[in-house]
Amino acid sequence: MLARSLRRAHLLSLPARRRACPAAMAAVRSSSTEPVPDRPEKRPRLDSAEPAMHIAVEPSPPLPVDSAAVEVDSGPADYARNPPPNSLHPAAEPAQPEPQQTNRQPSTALSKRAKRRRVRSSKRRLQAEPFTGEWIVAYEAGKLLGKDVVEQAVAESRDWDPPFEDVRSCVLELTVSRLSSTGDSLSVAPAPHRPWVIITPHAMPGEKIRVRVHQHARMYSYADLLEVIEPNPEWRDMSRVKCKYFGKCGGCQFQMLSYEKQLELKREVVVRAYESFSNLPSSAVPKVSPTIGSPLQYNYRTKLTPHFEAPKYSQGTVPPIGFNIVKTRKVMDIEECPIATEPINAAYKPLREQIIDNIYTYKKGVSLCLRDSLELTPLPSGSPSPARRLSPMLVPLVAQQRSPSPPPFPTAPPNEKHICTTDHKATVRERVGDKIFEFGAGSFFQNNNSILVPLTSYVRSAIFNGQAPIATNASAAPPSPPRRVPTHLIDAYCGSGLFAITLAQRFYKVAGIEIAAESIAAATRNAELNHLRPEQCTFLEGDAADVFRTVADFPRERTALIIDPPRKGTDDKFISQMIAFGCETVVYVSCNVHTQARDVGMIIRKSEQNGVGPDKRKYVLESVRGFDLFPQTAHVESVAVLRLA
Ligand SMILES: C[S@@+](CC[C@H](N)C(=O)[O-])C[C@H]1O[C@@H](n2cnc3c(N)ncnc32)[C@H](O)[C@@H]1O
Repeated sequence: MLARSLRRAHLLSLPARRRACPAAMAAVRSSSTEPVPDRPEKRPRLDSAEPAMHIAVEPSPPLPVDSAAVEVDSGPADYARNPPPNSLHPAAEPAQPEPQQTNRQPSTALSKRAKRRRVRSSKRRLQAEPFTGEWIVAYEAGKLLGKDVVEQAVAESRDWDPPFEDVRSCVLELTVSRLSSTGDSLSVAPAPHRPWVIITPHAMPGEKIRVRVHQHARMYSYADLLEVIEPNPEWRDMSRVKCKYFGKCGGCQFQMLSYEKQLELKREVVVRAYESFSNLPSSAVPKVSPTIGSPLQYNYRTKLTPHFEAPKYSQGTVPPIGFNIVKTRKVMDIEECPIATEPINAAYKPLREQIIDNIYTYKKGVSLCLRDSLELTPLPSGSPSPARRLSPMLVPLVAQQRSPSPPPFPTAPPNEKHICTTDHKATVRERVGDKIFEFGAGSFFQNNNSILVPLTSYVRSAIFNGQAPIATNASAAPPSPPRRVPTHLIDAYCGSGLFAITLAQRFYKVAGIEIAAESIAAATRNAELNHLRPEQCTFLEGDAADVFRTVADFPRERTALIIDPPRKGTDDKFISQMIAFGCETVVYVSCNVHTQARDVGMIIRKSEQNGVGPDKRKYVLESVRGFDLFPQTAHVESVAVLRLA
């Protein structure tokens, strides 16, 4: 009765009610391309009607693979779908019906319903999206078991059959073997179970844990952590945890660890990614440098996207507003997030209250968008001018190249005030060193402002590699700059121009390319805001590979290229064009080190096969290291530097 009257009230007054909460109404599902810790990858839920033997609803996972089997000529995006024959790679399995399982009834004995379920189940298994977190964890589970164990299970058609009697909620005691690159723990099911991996969030290597296994895939199952029976005292210290939702929220994995340990683990992720997915000999991969830490380890996140499902009028209850429960797509109610900035937390509370008051005006689920911004006061005229700042800035740059410690960067004026916007269409402003960026609150911008000066400075130092940049306030490029000093920069996948604009002062010409029109408009405006001459800095909307057609006048031996693609990495078209163009230096920045390792391997092999430029040179991987853009989570940003040898 109550529900019916609420519904009627909603239907009658919907437009007025919508106007009542404009900020929330403006919220949309985020389309960010970076890792979003609070929104785990899509995973089908168990269908409770599903019979036990069809519980394997996960996409076809990768199994341990010979590195040779990963070699691809058809392009990074293609090889997972068209792998070489006989590979144990997940995608090596053609679209075939359910594998024959010795312990199952012959298909003729199956009812129509069961057959339909079986077909549906096998289709679900084939949905593997290579290089997602799910795919990586599956690969690492296979590696933990070992190739022989996996091959035997495949031969016996038992690779999809969990070895537990109660497949829906088996309780086990386990000892954790290691951490996966997604931050989840990997353990092997104890005897008398067949070798099988159990993936449990929030547990640490060496710990004895009690878990409830609940969801199954190929050679591994997911489990909830019920209890840490024997903690790892060297790693775990629960007094470090700052969030009351830690352990249940899917956002953070590492709050119980020291920050040094988090950085160490992220370095290991980079090491493993290059070992497993670059398909390069170890001699071609330099020692991975220590991960650069974030100046802020809490209150750093400048964008938050809490969400909620459509309210169920029949129940008359307010749905939870927050983030997904770990390893599920179920939302839990969350009132604050200690990794988000203070202005975001301050704005989130009243926004939640406003939504709760108006909850029955929402017909669909909503993802909110809270974005930290500098207050949009008019910028002081003439600030910040690269031409005026060029000379003094050259000094710290050269000094920084000699010293590993960060240089003294210009600090923000003391009166700069941070606010939070809840309208995804609003313009927000951020400062990176002496540069100002404005962009749409809903569009992509790196989410940890505190590390952007170290990150962009590192990229700049890597490009110049100890050489002093030319003076770019001249109206023409010097006819012959000393040695091969880079004078031109290409910023591929440039977003709102972060790298292009922070580095532009050091280059005679800069060209950025980006597929999102809104970001290109922001980049063009940002160049203007930072007083870059239009002929010095241009931004083009389009596919990254097209940039090479527009920079025919760039001298190749003096051109540096930055690549910062979305999580899926770059593609064959881009790699072919970049090899044909032949920039002297390439800096590859990525929020998915696994696709980065794959692409870097491919760049190096292609350059060896085809040769770069008239001298048939080839790219070598000079350095690789992580940057911690995402403290308290298992994500890592990776920066790889390639140079022509
Ligand atoms: C990880 S973001 C990097 C943005 C920018 N470098 C930064 O740090 O702010 C990746 C960007 O690539 C863009 N993008 C995705 N696919 C693209 C394509 N095929 N060509 C060009 N840009 C693309 C996305 O819109 C996104 O802005």
